[in-house]
Amino acid sequence: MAVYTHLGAEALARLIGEYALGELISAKGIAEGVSNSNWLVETTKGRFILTMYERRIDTAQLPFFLGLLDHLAAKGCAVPATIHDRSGAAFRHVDGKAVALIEFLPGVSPSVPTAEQARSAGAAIARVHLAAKDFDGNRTNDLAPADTLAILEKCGAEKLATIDPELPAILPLASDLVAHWPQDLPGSIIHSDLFPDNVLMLGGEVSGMIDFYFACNDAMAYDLAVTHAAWCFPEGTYDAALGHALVAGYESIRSLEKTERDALPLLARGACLRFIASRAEDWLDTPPDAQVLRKDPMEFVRRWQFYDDAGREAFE
Ligand SMILES: Nc1ncnc2c1ncn2[C@@H]1O[C@H](COP(=O)(O)OP(=O)(O)OP(=O)(O)O)[C@@H](O)[C@H]1O
Ligand SMILES: N[C@@H](CCO)C(=O)O
Repeated sequence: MAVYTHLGAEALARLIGEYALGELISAKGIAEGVSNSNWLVETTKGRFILTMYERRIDTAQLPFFLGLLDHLAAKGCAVPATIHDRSGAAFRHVDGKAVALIEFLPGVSPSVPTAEQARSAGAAIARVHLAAKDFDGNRTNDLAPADTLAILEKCGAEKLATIDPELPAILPLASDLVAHWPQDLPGSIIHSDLFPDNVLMLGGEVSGMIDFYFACNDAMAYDLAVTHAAWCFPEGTYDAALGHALVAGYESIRSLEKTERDALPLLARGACLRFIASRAEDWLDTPPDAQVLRKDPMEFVRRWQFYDDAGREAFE
């Protein structure tokens, strides 16, 4: 259920007519994804992804997100470039909602990644970090630890306990993490949500990274920590071969500084906190009978505990 808006054949053909993409052949709604409506569009010039921005994304930030895709694609990163309309615009409006067309990239997202795939993902995100350094857009991370702590405090211990009685115990730990959060690690633009479902793979190699809608200026090592927390627990428990491959892949493109290595366990707990908070907030906002799958914040409470226990060993 990820096509929220019905777009009739005539409206679609009119929209495609605004681009130099030939004639519309077909358009199929894409079921995956929860934030936006997406269609796979085929025209006489090829295949494209049409996204209609439904919620969460402030359209004032679209020039940043779409400009970033163009910048990274031009530098050879595996990301879809934006298709601009005949007037040069990267996005348009249909019935008051912003829409954008991006390149269709081949590949499928792994549900249980292999070490080879993790290595390729590590290298791909390092390439993004290097390529984004001279991108001239800026966006503050609005899900940094202090923000995510504020989200959890707003939910309140009582409501958090309705999700799981153990969940409120994260509150004092989160306050402590915020107090010790490093401020001076080397930065760039980071993806900050590179879960396996945001990576397309052809065999063992990354063919595309998508969903840059949380991209922001922040520490590069934090992005590696996010990716580590998102990739390396395929069955809920830590898979050291994946972790090793991911970090080795990253360092095949960009070496980590000592301060970054030392910070990784803390950064990984910060990554867990971000997903605990957004999942808890979504959980409390989503009625149990809604058709949208609620993601369990406790998965990331357990990962937090793992990083706390394992320390640097998780990144060797
Ligand atoms: N450029 C692309 N090339 C090929 N397939 C794509 C591309 N962009 C998106 N897709 C497909 O569309 C699906 C939904 O896209 P996406 O994950 O961006 O949805 P969303 O609702 O915007 O995001 P989310 O649910 O992660 O918040 C993806 O799982 C992927 O299969
Ligand atoms: N990828 C995130 C959702 C987007 O923030 C999660 O799995 O919780």
